[in-house]
Amino acid sequence: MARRKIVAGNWKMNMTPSEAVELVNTLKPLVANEEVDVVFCVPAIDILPVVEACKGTNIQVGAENMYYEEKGAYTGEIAPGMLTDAGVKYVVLGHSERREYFAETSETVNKKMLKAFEHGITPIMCCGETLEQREQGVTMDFIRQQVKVGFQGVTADQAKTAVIAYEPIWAIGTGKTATTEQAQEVCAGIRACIAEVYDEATAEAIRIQYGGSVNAKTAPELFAQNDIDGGLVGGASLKPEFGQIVNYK
Ligand SMILES: O=C(CO)COP(=O)(O)O
Repeated sequence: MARRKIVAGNWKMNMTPSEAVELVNTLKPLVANEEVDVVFCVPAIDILPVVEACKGTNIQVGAENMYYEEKGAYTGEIAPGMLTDAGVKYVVLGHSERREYFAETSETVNKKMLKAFEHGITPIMCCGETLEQREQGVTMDFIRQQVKVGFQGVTADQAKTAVIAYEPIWAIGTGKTATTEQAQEVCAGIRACIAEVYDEATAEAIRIQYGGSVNAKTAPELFAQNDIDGGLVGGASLKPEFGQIVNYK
């Protein structure tokens, strides 16, 4: 069975709550495509107003991060139960910006993955190499490691529902999209890694997105690749252009 495409916006640290509602109202009619899963991953403070503004639409709301404990003395963190109670269905985990600026490791990402599944939140687990790693020819080794550690202890049934976002770090926010061939090659490699860790059925079911300077021009060709099941979109998710990306066909 063909995998359903999933196009998610990652707003990053943009949009105040009132701006967020305005943006949702602008994008709502533009992303009304029932054939694609549409997700807005938004800053924590925007979650409640965005969930409210998305009621009755095809848009699902995601968080950009989450902590792996249930509750307690973790000042500044957000618990999985808080997200589900607010109406969150997805969570971005292990984005390269969190790995780089907030010391996230594949081990902490793994703890968050397990917690997300426990709470019925679908993780969008990010992975991707630096330019240096690509030039050294270690891209796939590095990504396989990120995936293997990230999925430790995750069951095959859980993994089937997960989303992996392949985001080459050198393509994020740089306007430098990976070529379709580069993106397809790594996404296929990630699927092969899932088949090795689990089985063919899990590899066939799991959805793998490409992220990194996706725009209305590059989306159609990228999303048409065998192993690319949609995109994780940064900058362009804050603009009406996101509607064209969702309606890439
Ligand atoms: O990091 C990204 C999405 O998570 C990609 O961001 P850009 O689309 O702005 O390059």
